[in-house]
Amino acid sequence: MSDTRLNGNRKMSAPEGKSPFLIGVAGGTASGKSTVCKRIMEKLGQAEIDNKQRQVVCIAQDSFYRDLTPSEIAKAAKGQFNFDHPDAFDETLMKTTLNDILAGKIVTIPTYDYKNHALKKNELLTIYPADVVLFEGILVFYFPEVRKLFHMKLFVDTDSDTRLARRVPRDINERGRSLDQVLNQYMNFVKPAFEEFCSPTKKFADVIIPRGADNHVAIDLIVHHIKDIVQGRPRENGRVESIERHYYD
Ligand SMILES: Nc1ncnc2c1ncn2[C@@H]1O[C@H](COP(=O)(O)OP(=O)(O)O)[C@@H](O)[C@H]1O
Ligand SMILES: Nc1ccn([C@@H]2O[C@H](COP(=O)(O)O)[C@@H](O)[C@H]2O)c(=O)n1
Repeated sequence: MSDTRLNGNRKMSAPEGKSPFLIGVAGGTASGKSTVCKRIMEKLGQAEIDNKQRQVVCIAQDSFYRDLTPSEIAKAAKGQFNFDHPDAFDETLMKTTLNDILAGKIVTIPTYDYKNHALKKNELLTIYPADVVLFEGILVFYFPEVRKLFHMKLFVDTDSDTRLARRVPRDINERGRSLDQVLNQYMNFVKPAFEEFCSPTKKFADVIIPRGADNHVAIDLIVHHIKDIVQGRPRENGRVESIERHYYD
């Protein structure tokens, strides 16, 4: 018997070639993008599911920071490199990877090491074909060629005082920074780049989520919409693809 819920016990991963519903999640630093994605995954019953079996997966734009030159590494160590500027990212790799994901290919992406300002190229995350892929980051709507790939665009809109108040303890406790480093980086790079590059991309969003993960009503509405869309998506061959096809009791 099939299971019409998104949280059924999946016994097969999605077939290769299957194109996922791609959702972009943008917003300023520490606005709650990852937390919103986590809530969406939990509400879709995906939090406890093994990576290979997941129907909904989340990728961070931080995995697409470009390699730094030796002089940039020295700057980064002194808090003088601008990680909030679009040039800090590898746009081509981002585009190729998302296109591969949309083509239903299995892709591998590195995770990011904030303490060393570098990708962990020996710690690769394998992304298997899924029904829904969330791509979150400060500048996911900045690059037009990336932006046009999304089926749905969400912007997490949390006020800047709250974001700074969250970023300070997070960067000190999880990203190996001192208070001075966090505040200097914020004033010199993070805040100006947010105003110049991130905030203007809010206009591209289909849904703006004020207060981030605290906004249960918005998250519930988005989750319902995702379920509706994924369960009734027409496929290339004209069939209606139902998520339940991939599930067994
Ligand atoms: N609604 C919330 N209430 C309290 N703390 C939150 C909330 N949302 C996120 N946080 C905390 O703020 C920090 C940044 O959240 P995160 O989701 O990682 O933001 P982003 O992905 O936008 O950088 C984390 O330490 C997280 O636990
Ligand atoms: N080596 C790095 C790389 C990035 N950052 C900061 O991370 C922020 C983006 O991540 P969020 O989870 O906050 O969205 C961005 O504002 C960069 O300043 C960093 O500090 N060091």
